[in-house]
Amino acid sequence: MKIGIYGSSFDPVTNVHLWTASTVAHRCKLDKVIFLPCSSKRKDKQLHTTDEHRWNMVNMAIQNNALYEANDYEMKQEAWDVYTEKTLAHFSELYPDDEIYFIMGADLLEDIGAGKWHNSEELVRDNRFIVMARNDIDMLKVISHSPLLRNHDDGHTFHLIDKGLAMEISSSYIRDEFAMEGEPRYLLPESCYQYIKEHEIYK
Ligand SMILES: Nc1ncnc2c1ncn2[C@@H]1O[C@H](COP(=O)(O)OP(=O)(O)OP(=O)(O)O)[C@@H](O)[C@H]1O
Ligand SMILES: O=C(O)c1ccc[n+]([C@@H]2O[C@H](COP(=O)([O-])O)[C@@H](O)[C@H]2O)c1
Repeated sequence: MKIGIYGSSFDPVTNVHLWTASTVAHRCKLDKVIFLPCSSKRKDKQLHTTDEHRWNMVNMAIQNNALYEANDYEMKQEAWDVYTEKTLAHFSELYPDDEIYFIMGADLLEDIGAGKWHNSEELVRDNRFIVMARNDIDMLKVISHSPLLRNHDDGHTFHLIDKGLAMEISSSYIRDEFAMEGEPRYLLPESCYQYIKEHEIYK
């Protein structure tokens, strides 16, 4: 089985998360996409709503797609030192006979290449990544300019995907629209839009 793990704060989940996941699943013939909301205990990112709300929204968003599932492994970690290398080691143990890919945008490839992630050497050495084009970033250049990425570019480690359409809806844009009493209705699933209104999130 081929499994993609899509890690994000999902603060909130957007239609672009859903669309990119389905594009990747279709092109890479994935059997499953696991939506993995990150821990609110992360030190490098300030989240804007509770774990419970993010978790509920992700579950509502993925309801009608049989390939999609949500996993609360990172959210449930007690310690604040949750990082992707450890998470992927956990999933590799959980699915020893399957191929696991971490799905991410090209902005994150730049960060990994710059050695900004925990245990980045082990992360790149032991895992495979599906990288989606974003913000006109030249992914081949990012790889060739980073010793870490270049030395693991063996034809299996990085699967680069050009989405074919630069759709740049971001969670922060949606939060800002809610905060400014704008109308981001069709940028995220209707159920999530109504949930945010009802619970007065991102005000
Ligand atoms: N439009 C997009 N194109 C390609 N990748 C994307 C896009 N939106 C999000 N991603 C990827 O999804 C993952 C989760 O990103 P995240 O949800 O934090 O993005 P975001 O929408 O930019 O959030 P925020 O606006 O809160 O920073 C990352 O790997 C990111 O690169
Ligand atoms: O492992 C790390 O050091 C690390 C550093 C930054 C981001 N990540 C992961 O990358 C994913 C997307 O992060 P973000 O900041 O774009 O929401 C999410 O799953 C994070 O846990 C992981």
